[in-house]
Amino acid sequence: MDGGDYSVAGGVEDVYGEDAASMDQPVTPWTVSVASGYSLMRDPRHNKGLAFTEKERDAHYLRGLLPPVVLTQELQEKKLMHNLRQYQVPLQRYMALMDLQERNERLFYKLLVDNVEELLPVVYTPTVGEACQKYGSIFRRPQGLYVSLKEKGKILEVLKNWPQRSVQVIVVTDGERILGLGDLGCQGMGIPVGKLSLYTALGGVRPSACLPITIDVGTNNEKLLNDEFYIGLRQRRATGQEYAELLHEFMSAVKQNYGEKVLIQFEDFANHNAFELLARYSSSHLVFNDDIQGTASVVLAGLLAALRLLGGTLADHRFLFLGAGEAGTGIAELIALEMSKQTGNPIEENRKKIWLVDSRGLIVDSRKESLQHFKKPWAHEHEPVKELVDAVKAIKPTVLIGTSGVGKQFTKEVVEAMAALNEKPLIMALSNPTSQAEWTAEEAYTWSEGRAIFASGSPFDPFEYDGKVFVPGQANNAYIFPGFGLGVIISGAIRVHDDMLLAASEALALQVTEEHYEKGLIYPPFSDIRKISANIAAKVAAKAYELGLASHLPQPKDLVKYAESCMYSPKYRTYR
Ligand SMILES: NC(=O)C1=CN([C@@H]2O[C@H](COP(=O)(O)OP(=O)(O)OC[C@H]3O[C@@H](n4cnc5c(N)ncnc54)[C@H](OP(=O)(O)O)[C@@H]3O)[C@@H](O)[C@H]2O)C=CC1
Ligand SMILES: CC(=O)C(=O)O
Ligand SMILES: [Mg+2]
Repeated sequence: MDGGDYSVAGGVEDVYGEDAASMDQPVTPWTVSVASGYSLMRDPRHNKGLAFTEKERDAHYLRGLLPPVVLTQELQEKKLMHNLRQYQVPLQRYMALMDLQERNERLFYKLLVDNVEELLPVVYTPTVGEACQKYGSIFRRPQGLYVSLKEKGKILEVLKNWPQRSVQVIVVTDGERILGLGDLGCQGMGIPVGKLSLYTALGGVRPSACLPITIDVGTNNEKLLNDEFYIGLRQRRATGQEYAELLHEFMSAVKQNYGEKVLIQFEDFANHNAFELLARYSSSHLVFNDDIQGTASVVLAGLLAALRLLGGTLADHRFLFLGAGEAGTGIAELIALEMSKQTGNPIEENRKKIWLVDSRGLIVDSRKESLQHFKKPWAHEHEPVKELVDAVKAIKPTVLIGTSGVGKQFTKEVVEAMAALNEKPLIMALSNPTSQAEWTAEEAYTWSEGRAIFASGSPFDPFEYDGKVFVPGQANNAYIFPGFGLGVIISGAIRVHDDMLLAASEALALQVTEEHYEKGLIYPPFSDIRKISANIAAKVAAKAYELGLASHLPQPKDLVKYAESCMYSPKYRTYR
């Protein structure tokens, strides 16, 4: 594509010519053959329900299959939002939305795009967590692709059963660490499905390019093993060589089937496999671990934005983490890397400003021998400290970040210790879902007497304290991965590089305005997410070009406009 012409989008593969046509130009609703009549209405990619026009009803053998009325997509949206709001139980909303996705894909995405702040907590954290826990009981139609130990030796055949050929992003889990809810085995499928619906709604990657996959190697969750409605393999988890071989077959099959440029996002693997898989495949595949890298990028963005409130540079601050796993050490490492970029100091020096606490207390040098490899760089010289509150008093952090997966860990005592040390204590509770959050928005503003800068992984409602309404920001990797993935796709990047994560952080931080700061926010609202994602995509793509990792040439002149032009629009198309 010519770098200056944005009337025809071409970055994200446009198999059916939907984007190549302008909005008022008719397109053909392709399946393998032309879909018509009953099968057209039953195909979620093409179904419009009552919005099929008179002309379409004639041309596509729909007469009599629908009642006479013709609705606009806007009216359908209004009706569905009204219906959704009638449900008091979040899981009912989730089920209604999943049914819609299976029935009328464009209408589902139209709802998500137009009502992102209201519906994000339904298709994503916290409700998706409950949905995964009860996935067997609420299961109606399968979504995504299941690869289990039964398919060993046949994974390529399994991939070929997926109906779409033009896959650009895969989100894959093995279900061992679903949010902070632990091992949910095969029922973790709700996570790749939810993440990919955000790739489309928030990042504009077309639905047909998205493939959710769950790898089922068993589960160690006794409750699920004894649950008569459990949908997965009823056996304990495969480990060691058996696990590694299955994963290797999967990674090879993906490359063989979809080529080099399919982005594989690892999601909610337990840390003993997550770090290993990322290290093993990052030089041969286009891989990204959302929990390690996406989370790091979103938190760094929040910190960069917060510096405007806190003062100083990143290197002037001291950081303490509760939780030293994927999220904690991933964030810590990206902060240290950014400090190095800013100061020129070696990364080892910067790491000394960052401390982590795990389930055994502060990570210190005397524990080094027994630490998992990803914790070792954080074992600084200090006497052992068991309790978080004592670690706060000893380390005197300016920033406290919760990545433990355990709720209610930031007690009043901990918060008061932070507030005694800092005029504006920055305290993030990243753990999901809401039940696992280290503290709540109400606790944050009350215990700190309105001084804390608060952000959380799952959403909290605004809270009024002392006459002022504080709007809690959501520090969730959902800000990053959709735009990051779009940037990778539009540039045709062949590998993920840490500098691309830094570029994403910078792009997100730049979207925070004075108006947001005044409300207590260090992230922009999700209602602007498509614009935010386009900016992230542009910066990520620009970095990929700069690093020589981009294969989509020539580089478009205006990458923001180009990213926007590549985004999927959920508006109905007219059928000829
Ligand atoms: N907001 C967001 O965007 C994201 C949020 N998360 C959330 O972060 C949480 C952690 O995820 P992840 O890092 O992948 O999980 P990991 O299992 O990799 O790490 C959890 C860490 O927390 C520590 N820990 C557990 N219990 C305690 C405790 N009582 N006191 C102190 N430390 C404790 C563990 O210690 P030990 O090593 O000793 O076992 C471990 O170091 C989850 O709830 C997840 O939902 C994750 C990614 C993104
Ligand atoms: C948000 C996310 O990726 C997690 O909690 O695992
Ligand atoms: Mg995750």
